[in-house]
Amino acid sequence: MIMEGGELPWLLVNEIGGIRGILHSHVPFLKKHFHLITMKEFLENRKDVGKKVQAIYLWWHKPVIDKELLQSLPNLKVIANSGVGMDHLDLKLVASFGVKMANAPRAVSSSTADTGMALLLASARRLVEVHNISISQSMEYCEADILGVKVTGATLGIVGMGSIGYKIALRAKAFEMNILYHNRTRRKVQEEQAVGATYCKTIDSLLQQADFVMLVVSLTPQTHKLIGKRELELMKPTATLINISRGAVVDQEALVAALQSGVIGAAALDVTSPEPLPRDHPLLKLKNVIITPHLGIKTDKATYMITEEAVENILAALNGLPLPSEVLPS
Ligand SMILES: O=C(O)C(=O)CO
Repeated sequence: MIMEGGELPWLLVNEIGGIRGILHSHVPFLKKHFHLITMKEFLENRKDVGKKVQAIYLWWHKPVIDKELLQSLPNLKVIANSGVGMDHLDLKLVASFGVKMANAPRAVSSSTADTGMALLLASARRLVEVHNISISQSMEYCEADILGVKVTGATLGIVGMGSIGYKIALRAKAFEMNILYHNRTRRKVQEEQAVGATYCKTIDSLLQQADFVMLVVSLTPQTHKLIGKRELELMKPTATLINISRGAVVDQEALVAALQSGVIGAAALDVTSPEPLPRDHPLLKLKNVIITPHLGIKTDKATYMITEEAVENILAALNGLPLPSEVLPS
């Protein structure tokens, strides 16, 4: 889209390259469609630049969108997010400025489902611990040090059966797992049958039966601390909790206590609160815990697809067309 005077629309991004900056490899593609402006450049000349910005590309929650920023961007039309979760945005505030919002569900689901399965397998087969044994000088271990949990035939409970949850079920089916799920709305029977998943009306019955519980819900006021002391106590003492959703879906203090006292067997966490955890956090000291730094979708292809999806949404908004993945405040 070319604006009046032959200028490309201005797109605000956090930074390029470094931590929380959009990847260098995406820049040529973005530059085909937009004039890119970084937060640093914007802050240096807020008054002149602010009027020109029509879109923001939020890369891993940055820049932070607050009232002050929105007030300095009078021509802002759209904010595109580089993921599916929108819990870092005040949707009502953004909408009150007449700004549209979009996320990137198509790009996200497969790679995030892969992350969930990678954590499940790594935790079950104690990959981090055995890697450390393998690289230690002595290579001495007893069988108990490397004995894992059998995944084939085990019961997986998926909490949140949106597109990521469903892709996890597809993968788990290939591992011959017994699949349970809990979701606000039940999936169609054909969809359940296609992956061999059984609906649990209550989360409690899922927690009681599962060997692996995978959290895939969005963070909302309803899912905040969805898993607390009571829920952990419902789980089997041998069960593993896998969280690829958001740290705040779990009561982290209750989780530490449950892992320390053997209320549950293990945890594999791609998300924590905060991220990263402070160096002295008890979760970092437990042998039965694996932590990854919000890997989520982070694969070469998926991150690029996210940028493509963001561009599609931004161009639609700037052309007054429906956004392919618009997110509305609830
Ligand atoms: O898409 C998201 O919001 C993610 O956090 C993926 O990890």
